[in-house]
Amino acid sequence: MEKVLEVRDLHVSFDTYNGEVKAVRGVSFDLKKGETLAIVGESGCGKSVTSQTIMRLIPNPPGRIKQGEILFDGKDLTKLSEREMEKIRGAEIAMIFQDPMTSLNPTMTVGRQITEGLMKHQKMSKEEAKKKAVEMLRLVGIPSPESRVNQYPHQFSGGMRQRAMIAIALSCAPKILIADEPTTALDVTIQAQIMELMKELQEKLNTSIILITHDLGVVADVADRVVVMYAGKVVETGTVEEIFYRPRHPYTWGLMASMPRLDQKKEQELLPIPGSPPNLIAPPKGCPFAARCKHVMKICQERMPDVTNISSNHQVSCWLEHPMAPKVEPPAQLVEGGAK
Ligand SMILES: Nc1ncnc2c1ncn2[C@@H]1O[C@H](COP(=O)(O)OP(=O)(O)OP(=O)(O)O)[C@@H](O)[C@H]1O
Repeated sequence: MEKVLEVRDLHVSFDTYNGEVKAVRGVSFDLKKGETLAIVGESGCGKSVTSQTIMRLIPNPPGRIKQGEILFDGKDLTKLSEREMEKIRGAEIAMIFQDPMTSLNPTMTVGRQITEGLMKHQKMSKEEAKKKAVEMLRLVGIPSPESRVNQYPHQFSGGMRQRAMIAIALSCAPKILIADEPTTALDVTIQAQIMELMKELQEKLNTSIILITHDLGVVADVADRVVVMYAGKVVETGTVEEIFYRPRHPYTWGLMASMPRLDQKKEQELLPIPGSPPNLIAPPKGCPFAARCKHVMKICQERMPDVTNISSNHQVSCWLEHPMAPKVEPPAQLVEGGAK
């Protein structure tokens, strides 16, 4: 599949009073045409800095691209002038954020925020752009788009604002949409609708999406491939199936282990292991995976001192019971008595 973006050995740092913060340390991945690539990893691992660097939104100073290339359409985005970036931002690469109010202009009607982009980037006439704005609002499921187009963002509900932001982002048919936690601030039911909408629009418009999220359920639902980041680095890249069912890196195992459990009650029944550090918790009484679970604990303690706590390791085992889990055995090293 054709690559639309290549990030190569990207290093981004911030100068702070306490010294240099190396937020992104040698990140490489590519994005293929029409795919959804999820970037996952714990808070502070560098997901947002990576995406903002692609858009060249990192405040400089204190931020700096120290090394690396971001190849898009035959150009290295790290080398472009601000003027050249302005032509790409919004038109060819668009971004949506967790809080629409950070990207919607509160002083402009939603319609005008769409028409401005269309007139600037696609050289549409005002009339054409107005028609397209109504069409875009209809496409993202905003009721009565003919009147809503003249309203300001504060007159929209949270879910509608998110839809409006998607409409603005997609109105110029960008090649790439970067979505940074686009649904985190929304109710669960609206979250699902928005993700479904993005997927539908992606199929219609053949946009490639970089999706930054903490929600592994969303990743499983909509992503094609996943980049797992830890402490500013990519630790593993693979298809959803590979990452969820056959993770290779111990950190990915830990992350998968953090998936919400089906049976939250079990969580409450977890007991401290006598003599263990306070954050270590035993598997619940009668857990059919207890033996394997102990082994998982041991492996994880050895390999993932940073992310280990028995509660989440227990979830590795319980995860195998999850409907999304593979109908295969876990890797040999995680099976009782298996190879280490
Ligand atoms: N403007 C800034 N000045 C100094 N440090 C920064 C700045 N922006 C980000 N950082 C640091 O860069 C690192 C990566 O931050 P980033 O926002 O990319 O994390 P993240 O993985 O997106 O986290 P989250 O999931 O919580 O949004 C963090 O250590 C953060 O404190």
